[in-house]
Amino acid sequence: MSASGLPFDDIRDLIANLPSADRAAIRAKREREAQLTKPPGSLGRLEDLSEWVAGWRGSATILRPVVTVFAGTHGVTKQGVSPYPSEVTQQMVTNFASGGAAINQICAAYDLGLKVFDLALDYPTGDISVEPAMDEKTCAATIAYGMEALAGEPDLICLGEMGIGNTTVAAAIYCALFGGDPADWVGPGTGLDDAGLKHKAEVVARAMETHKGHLKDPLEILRRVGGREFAAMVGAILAARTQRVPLVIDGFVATAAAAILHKMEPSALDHCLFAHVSAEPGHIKALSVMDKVPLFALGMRLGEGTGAALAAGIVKAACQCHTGMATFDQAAVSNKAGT
Ligand SMILES: O=C(O)c1ccc[n+]([C@@H]2O[C@H](COP(=O)([O-])O)[C@@H](O)[C@H]2O)c1
Ligand SMILES: Cc1cc2nc[nH]c2cc1C
Repeated sequence: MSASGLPFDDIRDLIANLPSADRAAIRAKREREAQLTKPPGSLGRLEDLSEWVAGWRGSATILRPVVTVFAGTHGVTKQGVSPYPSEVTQQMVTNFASGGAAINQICAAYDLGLKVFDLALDYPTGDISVEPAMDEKTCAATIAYGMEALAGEPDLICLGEMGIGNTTVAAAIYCALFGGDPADWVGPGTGLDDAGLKHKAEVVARAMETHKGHLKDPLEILRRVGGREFAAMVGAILAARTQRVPLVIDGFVATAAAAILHKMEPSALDHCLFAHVSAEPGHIKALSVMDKVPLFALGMRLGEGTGAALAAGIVKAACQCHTGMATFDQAAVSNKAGT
């Protein structure tokens, strides 16, 4: 803890002292890229991806990619904001452990490790429409716990989550951070109908009213209208940065955790890639407010880190191209027309 004894101060200190990408590694990567057997720039955004990995890792090599899924339960589910009961969160964590979820199959397809962190699932956070989700100590401790995502020294992290009710919480975070009407930020989540959507917007509006006057500081927003998986994802993003590990953000929900850091210091997300734009309507809006361009849009809205894991497959292929391709000299391929 810092000298003042306030746990959030440690997080602020960390954000004030983040490392930058390695310029020399990026220069070396560009020099090799120019010699590979293809027209310059012809691998499009794949070339940006391998450069992004090289900038944080020193070379465009990925040996230990891991998907981390943070699961939390939410008091706001009492308000009837999800078509599914809160118990589904624990049930899906059990499903992850036995290999039956979508994320297990994507990890298998791309040879990605999977780690699931359940965050006190028997103790839902406070109902954000009437009270803070967490006290400061719990919030700071959960941020610290999220830093465990770095255990095992992964060299690429995909950030995902599971938590019935958490699209309401994500909408509240966006509304508090970026303003606008609650209706701009809520969406069907796991499948609400129009009446459910209207009610969800009212619940988010109530949360804004309950916490008004306390929504200037992003960490206070996280504590009041966030949830445990959001706090843990903030910790994972920060720990990845301090250890220079590139990190891929999943959908609408994971992006809300990233948005907390973006509001504090936009460059805090320089090591992050936004995998996809989710079908949840507020996601495209959040990405454009932060000026982030996602890799793809496949109409996915599952969470679990599935979009991020798919993106990791693309990142792996981009790095393999960079490290495995022959140069013009090696392959005796003419580098320019007529030579
Ligand atoms: O992140 C997304 O893009 C996303 C969009 C819709 C639903 N989800 C997932 O659905 C769950 C939350 O939905 P809900 O309707 O219970 O708020 C949670 O487990 C999320 O992972 C996730
Ligand atoms: C079954 C189910 C699986 C999920 N995975 C992520 N969010 C989910 C929500 C539900 C309801």
